Amino acid sequence: MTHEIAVIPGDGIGQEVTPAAVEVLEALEPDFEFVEAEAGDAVKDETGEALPQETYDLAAAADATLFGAAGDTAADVILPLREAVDSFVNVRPAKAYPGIDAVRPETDLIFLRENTEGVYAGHEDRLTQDVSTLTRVVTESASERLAEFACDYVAGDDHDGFSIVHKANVMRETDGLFRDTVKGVADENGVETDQVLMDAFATRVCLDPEQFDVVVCPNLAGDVLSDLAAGLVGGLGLLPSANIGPDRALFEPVHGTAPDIAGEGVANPAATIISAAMLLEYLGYDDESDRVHTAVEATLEDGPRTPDLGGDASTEDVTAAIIDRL
Ligand SMILES: NC(=O)c1ccc[n+]([C@@H]2O[C@H](COP(=O)([O-])OP(=O)(O)OC[C@H]3O[C@@H](n4cnc5c(N)ncnc54)[C@H](O)[C@@H]3O)[C@@H](O)[C@H]2O)c1
Ligand SMILES: CC(C)[C@H](C(=O)O)[C@@H](O)C(=O)O
Repeated sequence: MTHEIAVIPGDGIGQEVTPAAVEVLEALEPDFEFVEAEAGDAVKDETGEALPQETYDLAAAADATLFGAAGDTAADVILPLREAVDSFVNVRPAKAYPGIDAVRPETDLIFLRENTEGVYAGHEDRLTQDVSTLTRVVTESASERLAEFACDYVAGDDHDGFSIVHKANVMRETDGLFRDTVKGVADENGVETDQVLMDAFATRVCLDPEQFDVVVCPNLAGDVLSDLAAGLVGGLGLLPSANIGPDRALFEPVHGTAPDIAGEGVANPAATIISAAMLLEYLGYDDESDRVHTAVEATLEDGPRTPDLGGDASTEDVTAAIIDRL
């Protein structure tokens, strides 16, 4: 069966790491038909629109989408694209790899980030010269949907339960609803949970990441804490993600366009290639997915490595080494 894969490289290093991941997928020969589309700063400069309707429609219809990164227009591109696939959860593994100089080599975390609301669905206003406001939206239905996913997630693998990270001591209504709803669903499913305030989580995960495994959190907390975890494992070049909807999904590295290195051909393709491995698993290509994970891990351990990981290899060298090891 042919699967249509939308490929949206975007801007900056998105143009370098997305083709690298497509090369890896092509080398495995699943029955994929790749359809490329534009989004981001460059297309906005040309056409006035950061996310052309045809790109949105392509992602909404494709079996899966691979996205790179967008620059200043990132929020105008990736938030609607996540909506296009109705992705209610953003799965963000943050794992340290053998051979990589990580601040916390024992880190092995999975963030399950609420992907539809919180401040991201909020309405911002500038009321006066002095005063601006933002409404934060948390619903029982979105919290329930995330919690049900989290319960299935921990049931399907070697996990004891999950941590609920929140700030309900201050955001009593919104994060209170989030915490209570997620906990209620977990209790109904017999899944163990613990609860951690997000500020305390930030410290505890830096000091001892092994205390945590699967972390369920509101949208903005998931954004910030997954970047923090990237810092523990060796940088943003290593963090993949999967935006999962009921019957569509979008895969992207956690990082942005990296303007400081864009165009130099030295971006680390690992985050996007691991995102492609998640795409393979999502579409049922479990063996191919495992082969990609194994090849990436061997390449991270034995090299070649890009400069962010202390090496001097190019994106192309690393991609070729991963493909050789498939
Ligand atoms: N999903 C997205 O499209 C997305 C996500 C985050 C940021 N952004 C956008 O990207 C632009 C730059 O943002 P930023 O600098 O805060 O974050 P960034 O992730 O682009 O870069 C942060 C740092 O990490 C490094 N880095 C990131 N990915 C790397 C990789 N694959 N290999 C090697 N080094 C890598 C960069 O060189 C930089 O030093 C902004 O315009 C922002 O809006 C987009
Ligand atoms: C660019 C931005 C809209 C995005 C987010 O906040 O979700 C980014 O930080 C991410 O983590 O993918």
